[in-house]
Amino acid sequence: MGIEAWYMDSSEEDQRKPHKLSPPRPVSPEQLQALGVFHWKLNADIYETDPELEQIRKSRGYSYMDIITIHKDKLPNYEDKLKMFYEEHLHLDDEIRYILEGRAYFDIRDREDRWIRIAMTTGDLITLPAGIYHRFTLDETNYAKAMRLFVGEPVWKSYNRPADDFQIRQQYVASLQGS
Ligand SMILES: CSCCC(=O)/C(O)=C/O
Ligand SMILES: [Fe+2]
Repeated sequence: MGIEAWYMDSSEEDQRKPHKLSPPRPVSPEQLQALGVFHWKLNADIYETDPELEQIRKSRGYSYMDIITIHKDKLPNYEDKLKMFYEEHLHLDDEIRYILEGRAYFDIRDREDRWIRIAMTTGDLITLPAGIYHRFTLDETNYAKAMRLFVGEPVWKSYNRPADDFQIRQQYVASLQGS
């Protein structure tokens, strides 16, 4: 099953709203893949023993994992963190997230610098490539529990835009040529 994604409108309204264009402009899984974004749909009810998750982790070297609960009563410095997650940024490594409960949005930039919104619901595992500009927000339900995966020791540092001089950014942009 694919993941739902669409081009965003430019309204300044609440970030938690869907922000679909009218008429909507959906983005296909193939278009996401061309930007380096990959998705799996898993059974989050069995995440602790899921052989499919194990297989993905093994084959891709996702040795590290932890779980983050994004809710005002559970996450220390909730408001500050949400603000930080919604600042446009990049990382030096892939961002790999698996939604175990609840819902959220990842927004990514396409080649022409337009925002694409990716709707993450329970069971969605996504990888965003190192160097892609992106941001994250809860939706109007204000709750998500997510597994964070990483190759080796995690590095959480994010670099807010502009970060165009980073080698990883240049590598990412170069990887889009011809794809
Ligand atoms: C779903 S985990 C919180 C978001 C995050 O870590 C990040 O880097 C968003 O881009
Ligand atoms: Fe990020």
